Amino acid sequence: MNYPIDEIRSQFPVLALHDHDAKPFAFLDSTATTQKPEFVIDAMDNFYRKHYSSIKRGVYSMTAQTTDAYESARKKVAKFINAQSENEIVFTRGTTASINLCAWSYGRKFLKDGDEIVISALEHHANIVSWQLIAEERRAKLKVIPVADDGDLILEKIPELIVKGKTKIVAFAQISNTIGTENPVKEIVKIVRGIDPEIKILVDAAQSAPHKKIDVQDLDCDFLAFSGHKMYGPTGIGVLYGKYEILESMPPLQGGGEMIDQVTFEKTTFALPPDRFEAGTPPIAEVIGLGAAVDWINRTGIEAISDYEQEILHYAESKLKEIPGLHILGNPKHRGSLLSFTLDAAHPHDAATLLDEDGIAVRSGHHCAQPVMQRFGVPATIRASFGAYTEKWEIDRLVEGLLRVNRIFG
Ligand SMILES: Cc1ncc(COP(=O)(O)O)c(CNc2co[nH]c2=O)c1O
Repeated sequence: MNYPIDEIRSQFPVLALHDHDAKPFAFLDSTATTQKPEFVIDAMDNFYRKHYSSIKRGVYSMTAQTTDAYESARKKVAKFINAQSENEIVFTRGTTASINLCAWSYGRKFLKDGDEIVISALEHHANIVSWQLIAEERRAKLKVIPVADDGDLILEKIPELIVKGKTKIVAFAQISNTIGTENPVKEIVKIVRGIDPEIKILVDAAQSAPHKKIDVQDLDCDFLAFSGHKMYGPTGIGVLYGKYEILESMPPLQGGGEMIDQVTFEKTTFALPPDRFEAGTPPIAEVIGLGAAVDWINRTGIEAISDYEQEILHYAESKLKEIPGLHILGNPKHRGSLLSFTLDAAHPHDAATLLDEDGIAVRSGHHCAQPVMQRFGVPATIRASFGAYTEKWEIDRLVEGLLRVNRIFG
């Protein structure tokens, strides 16, 4: 493939800053958060320096321009995931906030005593604890789709877990942030819809939105959540996509400015979605940054990024498997651009500490997915994850670093 990796990597200041260090910085933690290209940084800097104002308030031209920029970003995001309308795009603080918005707004209105919520065994805590909290309040039951030793969900178990008329919500990740398992979203949606078309389905796309083309109409999910900071955009901004008629049926979660139609002391009526769910002054610069991130991904090409990252993943897998005492977690049919593994010689935190001495940044720990660690019988893992800018020499540095860990601790 003729992916212009050098040109792409040069656009990321943090990486370019260290690429000529004595021990060049190998950034292998993109699953946690991605680095930012100049294009995104400049878009936010330009807004603060030349166009800064609030939105949707006042009639002066600068605020009108800022409102246009804000709503233009919403349109870009809608197009990016092929939503039917930009009104199906709610800006939140990130994936966690998006899932909680869905759980507390939709859940509080529609869940009743004895109802059931189904999640998967591969979930991030954001897609577990939010549902536990609403289930506790609404006296609903939480059920879990099990995962096989290879890291793929056991789809045959889904029909056993779903009860027509009782199961109200099914929520699962498109790509796991620990094993990297890519779940067959369309297949799972078809199974669920085939049992009860009334069930609402939320897809956690935190690890898929940055790495693969998403078409929410094709997936036929009712909600989809992702974070700007994982897709080359800023922190503090995320998205909850929801089918409009479902968003329209949901009550606001927070009260304040912007989310209202008419306010009297006796009664308040609310704005239509998405404004209904965006109370107060929003993270304007972050929304503009997210719009720039979408532009950057579109210009770079999401398919090209996805193909390149798979090439890096397979290179990493082949190299890591040669390391004595290294065990990669799972072997799913399809995996996102990350690998979790353990070393016989050292605890993940000790290994990551030594790797850091060599200028290699990996994540160690439970990755906010403690049930996955328990299921696979490990206290923690080392996780190496890749982005549009990752180069093979970074994998080579990781292998050298892990061999050093083996020499020291082995
Ligand atoms: C699958 C998944 N869902 C939800 C979240 C929460 O996203 P946030 O609200 O933007 O924090 C994450 C973040 N995952 C990770 C954050 O740091 N390391 C990770 O693996 C995730 O990977």
